[in-house]
Amino acid sequence: MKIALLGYGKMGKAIEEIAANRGHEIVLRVSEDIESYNLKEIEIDVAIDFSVPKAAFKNITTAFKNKIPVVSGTTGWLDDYEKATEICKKEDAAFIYASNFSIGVNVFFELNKKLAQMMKGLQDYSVEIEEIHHTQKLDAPSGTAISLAQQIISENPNKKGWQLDHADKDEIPVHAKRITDVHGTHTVSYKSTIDTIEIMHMAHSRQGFALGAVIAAEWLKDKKGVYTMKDVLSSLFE
Ligand SMILES: NC(=O)c1ccc[n+]([C@@H]2O[C@H](COP(=O)([O-])OP(=O)(O)OC[C@H]3O[C@@H](n4cnc5c(N)ncnc54)[C@H](O)[C@@H]3O)[C@@H](O)[C@H]2O)c1
Ligand SMILES: O=C(O)C1=N[C@H](C(=O)O)CCC1
Repeated sequence: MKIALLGYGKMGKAIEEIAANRGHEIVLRVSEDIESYNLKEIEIDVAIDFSVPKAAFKNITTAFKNKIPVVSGTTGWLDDYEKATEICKKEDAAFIYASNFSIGVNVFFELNKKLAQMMKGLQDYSVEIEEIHHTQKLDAPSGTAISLAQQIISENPNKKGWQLDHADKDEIPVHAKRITDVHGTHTVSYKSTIDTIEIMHMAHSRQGFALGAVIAAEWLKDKKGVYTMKDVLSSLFE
């Protein structure tokens, strides 16, 4: 598979290594605006976007206009997600966005939904989310923490939204900490005066995110339409 890397930072480099080990070829490494490249002159099977919030929408939709399927893991640009999916469908292209491509985190997402279902009637417990990442991270809270909050909100009618740190009773407080060299730790806690229930996922490296993104690219390559990581992993969760 011929891969274009939209963003060639920490994740772009981790993906390059895993893609090479799985027999794929990196044909383009983009570190600036995509308009500097003539995509029509390069044979590309799939683009993998791990860049910066301000670049993601333009780079992804330019790839769609060139009929290139896109796997995107960039966080912090999701106000434009619906617009991106409309352009994908209009251009008959293919797209998967995930706030977290790690298979472990996608299992954790399923646990989070199940726990939220079980806890929604237990009014003595208050729920909160904590995420910890490295100090170079541009966005807060993490895309993964936002996904966790949205999953709880869709299971629990008493929760209407989330807020960084200070939340009203009908919102979920999300705490974002930045500590050198932390790859990504997410904890969902339910606390009462009697006890605390916690689920936690800790990434030990970027390898899980990169492997998940390459697996998603292999799955998406010959498809059309808009998908999620749950579609990619559906056989795992049956
Ligand atoms: N979904 C996931 O599983 C997952 C996992 C890890 C990181 N992320 C997200 O991926 C993104 C990248 O993370 P990172 O750790 O590699 O960051 P990074 O800062 O190491 O790399 C970002 C790269 O984007 C490049 N860039 C800047 N402007 C650009 C433009 N206009 N077009 C293309 N590239 C441009 C920069 O040169 C840099 O190399 C972040 O948003 C992060 O939150 C997601
Ligand atoms: O290193 C990052 O930046 C990460 N970002 C994603 C997020 O915002 O959830 C996934 C974890 C690593």
